[in-house]
Order: sequence, then C-alpha cells, then structure tokens
Amino acid sequence: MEAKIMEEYRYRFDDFRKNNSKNGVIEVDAANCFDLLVGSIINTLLISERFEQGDKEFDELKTSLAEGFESASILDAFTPKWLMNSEWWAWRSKTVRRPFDLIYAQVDKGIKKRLEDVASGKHIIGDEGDDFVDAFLIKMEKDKMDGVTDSTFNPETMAIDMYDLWIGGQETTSATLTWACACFLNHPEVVEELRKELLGVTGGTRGISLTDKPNTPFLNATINEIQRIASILSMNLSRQIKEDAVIDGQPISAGTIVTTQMSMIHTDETVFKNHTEFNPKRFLENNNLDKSLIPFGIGKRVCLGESLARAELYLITGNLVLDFDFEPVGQKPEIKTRSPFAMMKRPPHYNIRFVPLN
Ligand code: HEM
Repeated sequence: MEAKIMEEYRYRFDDFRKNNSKNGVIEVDAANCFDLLVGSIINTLLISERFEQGDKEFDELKTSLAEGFESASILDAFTPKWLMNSEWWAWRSKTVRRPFDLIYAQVDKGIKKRLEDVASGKHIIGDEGDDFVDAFLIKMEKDKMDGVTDSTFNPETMAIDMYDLWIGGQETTSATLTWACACFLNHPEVVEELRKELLGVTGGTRGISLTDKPNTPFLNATINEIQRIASILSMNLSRQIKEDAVIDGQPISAGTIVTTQMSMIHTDETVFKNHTEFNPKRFLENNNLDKSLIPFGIGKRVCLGESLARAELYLITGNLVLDFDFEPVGQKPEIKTRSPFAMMKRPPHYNIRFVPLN
C-alpha cells in the first residue's frame, strides 16, 4: 500500500512540476491537486488505473460528487414521508444522486473492460492479482471451482463494493488534505517544527515512511489536529436501535434511527480547550486526547478505509513538508468551512504554491 501511495504522490508532483510550475514553483488549486492524487491512489488499488489532469470523465465525476456531498444535508437523512412523495423531492434526489450514478457507471464500465481483457488474454491474472478487481475475480473463480452455489461474489457485488470504496475514500481523504494545507498556510511555525522533526528522523536523505510513525509524535499530533479541525463528516452514518435503550438518560424506543454529531464531539470545549484554535500540541500535552477524536467513526462499522486513509494522510503530509514550502496565492484561506450545514464540511477554496526545498 505504501509503495502505491508513494508512486502516485511522486507521479502527481512530477506532473505538476512539468505542467503547473513557474521557475520550479508549483501553483495549483489545492482541492483539484488532492482530488487527482487521492482519486488515482484509490483507482490504482482498485483497478490499476490512474487519472490524468484534464481527464473529462474524472472532472465530471469529481465536480458532481463534490456538489452531491455539498447539497446532501440533514434533510436527506431524516426526510419525512410526505416530502418523499413530492415532485420536488424526486427532482432533488435525482440531483443529489447523480454523482453516485456516474461513479457506478464508471466502475461498471471498468469491470466490463477487465472481463473482456481477461477473456481475450490481454490481461493475465497472476497468483495474487494486481488489484482489487483481480482479487475479486480470483475469489469468484474459487467459489465456482468449490461449487459454492450461493456465492455473493459476482460482477454486480464487485461494482457495488468498488462504488462504496470510491465514494468512501475519494472526497473524504482529498478534503482532509485540502484542510491540512489550509492549516499549514496559516501556521508556518507548525510546518517549521514538523520539518525539524522529520529531518531528525530521515537525516534529509530519504522520504518519510510508515515505519517512521513511532518516531514522529509531532506529525502524528498534527494529523490528529487537522482531522479534529476539519471534522469533515458533521454527522456519522446512522444506526437503528434494535431494543429499547437509554442513551445519556434519554429513553429511546427500538426502531429509532440515531446518529452521532461528530463535529460537536470534536469541538467540545470541555475536552478541546480553545477548540477553534489549530494547536497540534494539545495532543502531545494530553496522551489520552486522541480517544475523544473519532473522525473515522467507532465500533463495528468503523470506517473500512481507516488504515488506507491514515497511511495517505501520514505519507502525503509528511513528504509534502519535507519536499516543499507552502505559500498562499493571494490571501491565505480562512480555516473555515464553505458548507457549515451540509453533511460534509467542505474545506475553503484556495490556490497554493508548493516551493521545492532542494
Ligand atoms: C480521512 C478520510 C476518511 C474519513 C474521515 C472517513 C470517515 C468515515 C466514517 C465516519 C464512516 C462511518 C463509520 C461509522 O458508521 O461509525 C466511514 C465509513 C466508511 N468508509 Fe471511510 N473515511 C475516510 C476514508 C475512507 C477510505 C480511504 C475508504 C476506502 C477506500 C473509506 C471507506 C469507507 C467505507 C466502505 C465505509 C462504510 C463502512 C461500513 O458501513 O461498514 N473511507 N468512513
């Protein structure tokens, strides 16, 4: 996983150096930059294909996915029945759902092409396969050979899984990285301290790697603080109560749909003093504080992509700090969301300069 993330990181920034730089300084739209990088990491893991700048299909998919997340709100989670039957709701659902339909169509197309390539011998599946699609096809074949009649591994479930992974992994990670750079632009002192820590670990001779994690407490704390400040999912996914229960003194009947407002947990002033302040050191001063940080949810249905997302955040922020200085283009972005009432707290929109350090 690390190798694939780093390959995409290097490829993307080499490409920016060639196509988006003046005198070696890269200037890009922060959101687009991370969209392409994160999208390519997921797509490479899923189906061994990266996205390039100017790819119309990816641009359409991304724009509508961002719009979908921005327009989806608490209303979509708790829609009253009378509203669901209205024409307005039918129109709205179509608009909110459009990006999701586009993603499904795209993964479905990719699977069909892989199946054709396998059939024609253009793609040969090795013992372990190259990616998620290969691994899925191997499992499908195994179930067939073993005579499993009720196997749930088929092209349709593969498309649904890929769709889930795409939706779960793209916008979330990309938005968090866009928040990260907004924090860095506002806090050069944090960047400086991070660089000192990372150079101490690498000796300036190599990039940062996941094995360095135990030796980079300040980077770990900074990523925690970025995720706390970003708190990109205002609400967690919903749960349905199976039995009558009491939550925090409040009786709740079986069948009730409940959710957690994660952004409130992350801004609880009794836990995170001066919660509007970006202060990574709070996680170093209190070793237990990260237990109150749940950006990936908690429990049995915790985020399936947590380890991938954590690896991406660590490797990308760490290596960016080692490779570049960050400069705003015009005014610094405010560390403030563009969509306070949406399900996803979108980062500010800004352009950024990456100034190579050597
Ligand atoms: C910073 C990045 C990410 C954040 C903040 C995030 C956050 C979350 C949260 C809060 C949930 C709901 C957990 C719950 O119900 O308790 C979730 C679920 C999920 N996430 Fe993520 N996620 C991120 C990245 C990813 C990535 C990279 C992937 C996969 C490529 C992914 C795939 C999923 C899936 C499939 C689920 C549904 C799990 C289930 O219901 O069993 N996520 N994520």
